[in-house]
Amino acid sequence: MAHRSLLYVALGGEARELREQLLAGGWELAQAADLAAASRLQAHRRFPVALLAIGDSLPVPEAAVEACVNASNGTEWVAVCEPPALESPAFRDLVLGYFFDHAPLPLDARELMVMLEHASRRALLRRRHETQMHAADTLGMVGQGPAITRLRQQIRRVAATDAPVLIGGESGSGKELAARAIHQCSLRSAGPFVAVNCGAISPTLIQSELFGHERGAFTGASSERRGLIEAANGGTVFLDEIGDLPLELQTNLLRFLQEKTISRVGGVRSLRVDVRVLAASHVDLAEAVAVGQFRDDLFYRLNVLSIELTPLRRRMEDVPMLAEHFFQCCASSGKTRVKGFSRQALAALMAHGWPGNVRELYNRVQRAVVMSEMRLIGPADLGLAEVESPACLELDAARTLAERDAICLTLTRVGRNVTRAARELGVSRMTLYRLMDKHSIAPAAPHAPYAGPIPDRSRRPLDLVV
Ligand SMILES: Nc1ncnc2c1ncn2[C@@H]1O[C@H](COP(=O)(O)OP(=O)(O)OP(=O)(O)O)[C@@H](O)[C@H]1O
Repeated sequence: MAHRSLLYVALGGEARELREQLLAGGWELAQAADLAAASRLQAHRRFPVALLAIGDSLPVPEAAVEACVNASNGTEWVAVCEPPALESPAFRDLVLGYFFDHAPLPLDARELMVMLEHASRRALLRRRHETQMHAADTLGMVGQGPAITRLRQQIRRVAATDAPVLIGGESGSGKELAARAIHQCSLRSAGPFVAVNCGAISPTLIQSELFGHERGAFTGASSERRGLIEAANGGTVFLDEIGDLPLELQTNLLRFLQEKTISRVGGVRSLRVDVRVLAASHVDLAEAVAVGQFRDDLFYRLNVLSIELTPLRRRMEDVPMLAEHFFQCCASSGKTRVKGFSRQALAALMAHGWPGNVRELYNRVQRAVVMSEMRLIGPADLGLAEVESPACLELDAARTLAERDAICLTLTRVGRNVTRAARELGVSRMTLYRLMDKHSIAPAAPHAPYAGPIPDRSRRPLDLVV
């Protein structure tokens, strides 16, 4: 039987029979003896479902129940209680306002299982919804600074058209992520997204990889094969490192862009394909045109719309948020005792020049999560030198760091109780939630759900995502 986790809080006497029913029903219990213990458990873990069992031997501590339920994050609460508990108007009010469902004790096992199953399904739906809404807002791109905000606007604008887009930017700065976001926001999102690293395919193979081949077209072509452009029919093809495309193939690509048809290698038929082309290059294509390495007519055709990714060193305000995001991704995908970054680590991240851009940041954080022997990641775990003081930070970055630090420290001090943290920080709960979202701080770190980074294709020439 599948194990699902459940926070189980029994007040007013241990309901042994209930516990046995839950275990027999395949629930993995995190049991709290009282509401304070339940809050502590919630600070470290996000439970989809929580069950509050109330015996008849005590008055219901309504305020404490409300605080505990309030401190949970996306948890569906279910109450089971002796009938007298529901005589209290205050408790009834709580159940109506905060609980997914309730039932009087004693309860037969089947009814309990059905109730928890429904709660679990709703929690799952809520989580999926939250993740999707977050991804839709941010286009799956982490960052809050002016550069990434402008990038999101540009992506939405170009996604509304069907013209080719040339995406520029240094290696690892997020060109493929931007291409995926354009596809996802476009009317083609239900179609395939096919990413091709032109620089990683040998010149002898690239023509048949892109355009396909007919049977017998060359030695070893024992059957006909669709190319990657055909595979993207109805969707988008992303041609990464297009500057590496041999001149002869540039001609074929230009023909495809002009006529919307392709011919397989060894074939005579023209095949009509409906594919949007996005292209990226980390070399300056205008320069490549000037030295005769890239066809000017293809360049102008591809460069109808263009987007330029800002290198990470020029948008340092996003570094803490990206680092936290990657930390959450790495920490939730394996067992780790590491809880976050030390102040020195954050200062070292802010002092680094990031020649490998966001990819380098991801790699350093991934390594640190594995290597760190402390609860907080230090500069050495990231492979970075310790910096004397963060005084060299630009003002914006320093403000971002200070704001984030204050929130993290307060949340830790108050056992991640958002209501108390908001009070101590002198802001409303809504503002605190907004700031936590801005800094990617999970209410119950470190298990918040985040979509992981896109797979690194640097060593794989082809990537077909349908
Ligand atoms: N804003 C961002 N938010 C989250 N992850 C990001 C962001 N930008 C880049 N990444 C991650 O950084 C890594 C590198 O990004 P990507 O592959 O898109 O870069 P690229 O510019 O296409 O690199 P290359 O030029 O080497 O092909 C990926 O794992 C990607 O998911």
